[in-house]
Amino acid sequence: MTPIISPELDDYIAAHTRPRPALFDELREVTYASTTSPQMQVGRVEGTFLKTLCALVAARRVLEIGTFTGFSALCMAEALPEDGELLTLDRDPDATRIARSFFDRSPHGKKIRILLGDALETLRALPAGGPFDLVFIDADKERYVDYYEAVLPLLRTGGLIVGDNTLWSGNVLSPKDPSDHGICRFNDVVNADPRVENVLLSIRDGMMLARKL
Ligand SMILES: C[S@@+](CC[C@H](N)C(=O)[O-])C[C@H]1O[C@@H](n2cnc3c(N)ncnc32)[C@H](O)[C@@H]1O
Repeated sequence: MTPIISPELDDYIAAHTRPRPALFDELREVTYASTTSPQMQVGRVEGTFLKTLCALVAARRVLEIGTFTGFSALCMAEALPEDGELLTLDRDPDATRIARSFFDRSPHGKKIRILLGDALETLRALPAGGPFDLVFIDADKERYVDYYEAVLPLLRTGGLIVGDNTLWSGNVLSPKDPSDHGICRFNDVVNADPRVENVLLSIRDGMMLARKL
């Protein structure tokens, strides 16, 4: 991932963001030691921002598409009440095994349920429950619009959809491959959608926030 801002400013931002508990350093180390694309992990600044967003919308139910090794899920779970619930979807049994092992060591892990399988299929068969307060989309970029359309009806009014990697290392300016086009399509669809109010933020690799009206 090409940094959007200078490494020096990135360090400054990290130094002025509340540190994560030590368990997250370990999760980072394990992810870098045992997966082939560890940079997929959101990292501690974005993770802390996601936690803040969950707190701001007083989230009780959160849906995540793209668990990987669980960093973002565990950050968001911290903001949920004791009886809150976070459903997280992924098709990778190895990455989610790591995620589960860290959830089991956190006081917030019991709020998290991993649903293993193709995310669109899982979405179509989601167990009944109340509407979601926040949905974090962070899986295959080609299908962001499909995920968006599938989750918007499941979101409460005033709830947030957060799309990750929405600057896609700057590739949105000259899209070439299917992932580039998937992100561009997502940004265009959200930006033209009268059902939401949106803002595209240059945090890390870009975050699109869409609040349901
Ligand atoms: C960018 S990573 C998620 C990072 C995670 N949010 C974190 O902070 O650690 C994307 C994840 O989406 C999953 N994924 C990609 N396509 C998928 C699909 N069609 N169905 C389910 N999961 C998928 C991958 O297995 C991968 O673990």
